[in-house]
Amino acid sequence: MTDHETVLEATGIDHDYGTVSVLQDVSATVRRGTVTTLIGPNGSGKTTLIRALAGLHEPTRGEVTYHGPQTARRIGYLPQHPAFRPGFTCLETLEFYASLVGIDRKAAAAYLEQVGLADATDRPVEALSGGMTRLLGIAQATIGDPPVVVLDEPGSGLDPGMSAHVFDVAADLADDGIAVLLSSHDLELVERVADRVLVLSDGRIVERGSTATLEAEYGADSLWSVYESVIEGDLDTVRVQGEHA
Ligand SMILES: Nc1ncnc2c1ncn2[C@@H]1O[C@H](COP(=O)(O)OP(=O)(O)OP(=O)(O)O)[C@@H](O)[C@H]1O
Repeated sequence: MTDHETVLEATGIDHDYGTVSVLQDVSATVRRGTVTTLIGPNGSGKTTLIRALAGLHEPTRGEVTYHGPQTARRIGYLPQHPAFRPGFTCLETLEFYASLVGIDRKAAAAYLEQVGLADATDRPVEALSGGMTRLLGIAQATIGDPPVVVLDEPGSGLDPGMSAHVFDVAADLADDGIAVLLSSHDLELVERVADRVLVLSDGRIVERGSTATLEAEYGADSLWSVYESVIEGDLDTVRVQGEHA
């Protein structure tokens, strides 16, 4: 593969939940060696798009295509609310995932270290804090070195230092050639690591490009400023798609 080759691609996807249309005609690529970030207001469809790209649900229309190498594990995924089966330690949990993806169980400890959980190796998963559970989720998403890693709000619930750390981990994964897609509301951290930014609003990608390109285009000095310009209307109201319930 050449650098920055497309590994995962959504083409013209729509997603409906019943009669509610949540994504409309979304096309996007996730590229090797690149951090692609998805930003947008609450309810704009980020998780729905991420789950479609990760192969967890079929889009209603359109296609998601994987172009990467044939590996035991193609896509690692961190859900927005990671949860693990109680009764096992962090290490046992990761060893289980290692065996699922066909790698040596002994490799599991290194993935815990990578996310800063080396001291929690023997802690039962039910005794982890919310942030630690998310970190274990990130370790789980990266085990087996899948060519694509998809992280739904990896910094959510983490303290500022750990949040910055997991974004740096995402950047390191991209430096190692992995195609990383992450969603986040933390625009400062997005600005720090993003090679490409996709802005989703009301189920459509309304802007895309590198931070530098977007800032130049909007005459803005920060991604937040770009965001304010791109997202029209009230920034303090959740726009609920479909019928109001
Ligand atoms: N299972 C579901 N059934 C019906 N509607 C759903 C379902 N999941 C999500 N939705 C709706 O789809 C829309 C998009 O939700 P989604 O979770 O994809 O947004 P998001 O951008 O990830 O939001 P947030 O930033 O708040 O996490 C919302 O209006 C939400 O209420």
